[in-house]
Amino acid sequence: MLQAQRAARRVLGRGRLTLAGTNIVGLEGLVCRPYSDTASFPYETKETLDISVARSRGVDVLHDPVFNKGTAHPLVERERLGLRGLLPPRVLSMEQQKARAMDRYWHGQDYIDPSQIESGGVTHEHTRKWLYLQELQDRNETLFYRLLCENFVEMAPIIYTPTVGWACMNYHKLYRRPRGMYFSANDRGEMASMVWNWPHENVDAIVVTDGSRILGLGDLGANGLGIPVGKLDLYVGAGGFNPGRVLPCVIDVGTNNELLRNEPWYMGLKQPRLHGDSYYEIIDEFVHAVMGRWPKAVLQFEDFNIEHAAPLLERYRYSHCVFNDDGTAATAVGGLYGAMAVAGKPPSALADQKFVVLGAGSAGMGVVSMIAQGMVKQGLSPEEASSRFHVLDHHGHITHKRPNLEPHVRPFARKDDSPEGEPFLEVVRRVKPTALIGLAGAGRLFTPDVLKLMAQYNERPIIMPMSNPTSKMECTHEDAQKYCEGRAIFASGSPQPDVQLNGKLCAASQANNMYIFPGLAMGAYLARGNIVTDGMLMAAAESLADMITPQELAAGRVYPNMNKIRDISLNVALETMKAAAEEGHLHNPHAMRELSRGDDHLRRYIQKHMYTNLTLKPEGYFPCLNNSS
Ligand SMILES: NC(=O)C1=CN([C@@H]2O[C@H](COP(=O)(O)OP(=O)(O)OC[C@H]3O[C@@H](n4cnc5c(N)ncnc54)[C@H](O)[C@@H]3O)[C@@H](O)[C@H]2O)C=CC1
Ligand SMILES: CC(=O)C(=O)O
Ligand SMILES: [Mg+2]
Repeated sequence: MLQAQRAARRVLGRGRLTLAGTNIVGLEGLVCRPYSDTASFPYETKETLDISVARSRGVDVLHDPVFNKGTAHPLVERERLGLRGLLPPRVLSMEQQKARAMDRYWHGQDYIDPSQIESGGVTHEHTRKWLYLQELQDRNETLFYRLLCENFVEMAPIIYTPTVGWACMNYHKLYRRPRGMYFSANDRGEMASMVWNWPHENVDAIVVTDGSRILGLGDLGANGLGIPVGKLDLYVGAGGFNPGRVLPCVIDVGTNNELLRNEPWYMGLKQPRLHGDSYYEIIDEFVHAVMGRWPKAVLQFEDFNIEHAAPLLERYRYSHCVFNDDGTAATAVGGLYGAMAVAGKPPSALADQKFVVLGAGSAGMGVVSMIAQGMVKQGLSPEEASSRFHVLDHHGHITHKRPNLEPHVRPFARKDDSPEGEPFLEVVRRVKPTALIGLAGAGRLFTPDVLKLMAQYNERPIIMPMSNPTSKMECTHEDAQKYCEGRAIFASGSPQPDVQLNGKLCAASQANNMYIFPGLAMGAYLARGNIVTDGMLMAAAESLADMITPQELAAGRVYPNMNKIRDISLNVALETMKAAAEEGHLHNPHAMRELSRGDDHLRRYIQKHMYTNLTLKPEGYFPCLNNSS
């Protein structure tokens, strides 16, 4: 130990060293070589104990190639250097790192299963671009976000669905450098201090997943972090959040994905998922920790399995500024108003529609209940509105005869004599819906037979396969138009190309919550009301259709062109804040004053707070916001 002290003294110089006895574990800044505090390094002799003292802490250590050991930093060192939460939970040995590096050395990207790439609607071109953008983001965020803002339509499918789905499936193999924060079941009791390891003082938006339902790809455990990372890139590019003030997080409570648990380089906890009280204790601790440090931040729960998605929203929605995937409903409703306009009908025609919805999960039931709210706004009673829906899950048609119905599904379980568990095709044949919505995440369930029936019953059938990524969508645009004779009004969760059919151009739209979430989050954040209400979501939804141009409508597009995403998000934020004001949740005095002068003033106020990376100023970029804090 004396050797260690002497070596440390040499590096730090006199007067800077604070050693407590011989406890080098407690010495802040000390990075031990070899890789573990106890392991033996082949070249080490008794005479040359190889230790170094890092003058930096936290991310600075991870970004310094001399001191960085990546996933091999042992737990004591993570603690000492303020790295806890900044690295994936599983500590890899140098042997494991070596094997991983050699594999990469010999094979490059070739180890990634090509069938996985093609089946997901993701090509090698997509993955190459994802890798490049990731590398760029790691070294120059200003340039990365400038490119993203200026090429949003081109790059959104790379940083987000569908390519991000492939990236999450392979996150443990693609891993180069950490981004965001990892909280795990092993961090119980530590989270409130861990959050202080995040290097940025201000955080305005947090997106968190527990990795349990990543897109339609199921349980991807700690690999799920790729989704909050991608989502927050949209928050910045589309919604104008400052990249230095967003925080992607994963809460690793284990994974039930055995394939992943058996992967040698999987970086999450190799244990089955926690459930019940132990699960909620961890989420509670996380929420209190992040909200304790950043009380004004918006917190979005992303891609939680149905078992926890609805209960978690219910748990926090009245005390914190939170929303989750069921906010996708606003996108669906906005698109349906667009569909009414494309069909030459007024918004009130929403109340005349009949829906068959595949998927009774968090997103599906959110969508159903918000469309029903929209119908009530158009004059139907709640009972009439709920009678317009036929909802199916993997057991088939859901009726009141179904035992153990979840509370959020119950209002939409059929109360008539519809057969319980009836298959999808039979339901469509019997009900003759005007619109199909797919949120099952189970692949091509809108079969040619189903699509042909829709064409038979409707002049303009509304076909919305909203599941992600492309491999899990209920049908492709090409099939929808082919089997609906080019008459489908089409919008899908992941991007689809326009289709030429018999010389006619059939337009595809993308029904994805990226149209709503960045603007909604910005509006909710600036409102400072500490809440996201159904009214705010509905206002956001209604603002979408207003932005579609007559040309876009004539082409059959149910959403405004994504190349206007900043303007769209600005409008969504504006309407969100106005709705907050109406409900008494606009607490930001500056925004209140601007709104009292008129919509244009509030619009300018929001615009002023949106990040444009013309100057590099990560902290304090929003001077007005700091004044209003
Ligand atoms: N376009 C968008 O913006 C969004 C799309 N989604 C997509 O929606 C899908 C579902 O998400 P969640 O509702 O959160 O998942 P979830 O796991 O909560 O629900 C899935 C539902 O689909 C049902 N289901 C599964 N297989 C089925 C089958 N063969 N037939 C009928 N129903 C079946 C399940 O029973 C369950 O009710 C995912 O693919 C996700 O990517 C989710 C949020 C936003
Ligand atoms: C888009 C999205 O949030 C999802 O597929 O889960
Ligand atoms: Mg999602």
